[in-house]
Amino acid sequence: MILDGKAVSEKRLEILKEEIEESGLYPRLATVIVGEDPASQMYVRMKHRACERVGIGSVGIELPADATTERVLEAVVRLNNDPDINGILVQLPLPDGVDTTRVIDAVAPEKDVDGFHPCSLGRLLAGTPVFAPCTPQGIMTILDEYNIPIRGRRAVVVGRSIDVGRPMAVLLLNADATVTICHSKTENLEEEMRRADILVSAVGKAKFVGPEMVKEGATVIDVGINQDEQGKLCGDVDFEAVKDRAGAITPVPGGVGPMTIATLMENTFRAAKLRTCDNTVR
Ligand SMILES: Nc1nc(=O)c2c([nH]1)NC[C@@H]1CN(c3ccc(C(=O)N[C@@H](CCC(=O)O)C(=O)O)cc3)C=[N+]21
Repeated sequence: MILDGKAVSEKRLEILKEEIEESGLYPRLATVIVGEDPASQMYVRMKHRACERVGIGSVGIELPADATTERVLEAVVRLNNDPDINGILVQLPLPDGVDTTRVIDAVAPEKDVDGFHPCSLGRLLAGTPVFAPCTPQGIMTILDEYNIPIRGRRAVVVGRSIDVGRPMAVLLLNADATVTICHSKTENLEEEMRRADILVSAVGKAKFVGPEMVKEGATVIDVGINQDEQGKLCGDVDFEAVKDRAGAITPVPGGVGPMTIATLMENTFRAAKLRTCDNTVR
């Protein structure tokens, strides 16, 4: 079975659009992009387009590639203090000269719709999340939409980044999976991966996951954004070789990516609601 992230994201965006309409709120997202990386520009454009579709206002702040950390911080602080802005997204990666940790830490936790602030990650770890990072939260949504059982299942996450691997593992743990996190120093990686009922690959290597790493019938989630030999977008998973062995699998494109954006919209609406009902975030 192919897990159609595009279709699920469309459905969730339609529902969200109605919820926003009924709420009478006008949520607003600010994006901050530093430099002119074409891939980052494309992602940010896609986010603005999604905002427009569901009735979220959006503003884009663009800073030059040589902006200092102080200059980026200044932009973030201005957005923190702007009562018209509910959500702040600083597009990553930032240029080498900018201190990413300081910038992420500067985002007001109640506007942290990306879920990368230590406050958001800490809440997630505590089991009381407010904003979970969009990619792993979107994966939980797609698993839920297709009724893939998680409780008691063995989940293996390959990759331990702040934006995907770590929060993914915690979300699966919070849903009562038995979770293993693998990474570049893991011994017997293939053996670990073969034990997974739910296998999440967030590695960043084309054709990294072959059929020998996948248990028959497993659910395979492909978070990779890579290019194949012809420069075409492809995930971490050798899709053609794995798809018949897997019980369910996400394609790239059309899998995890669209779910990331739909979740960002949901988080931004939540930020707008939190503001009106004075919920605790900190
Ligand atoms: N602060 C921050 N937050 C992010 O959420 C964030 C980020 N920085 N930096 C980069 C990554 C990447 N990311 C994607 C979002 C959508 C697709 C997506 O929708 N992709 C389409 C294909 C688009 C294409 O044609 O290339 C798909 O998979 O079907 C992919 C990747 C968000 N990221």
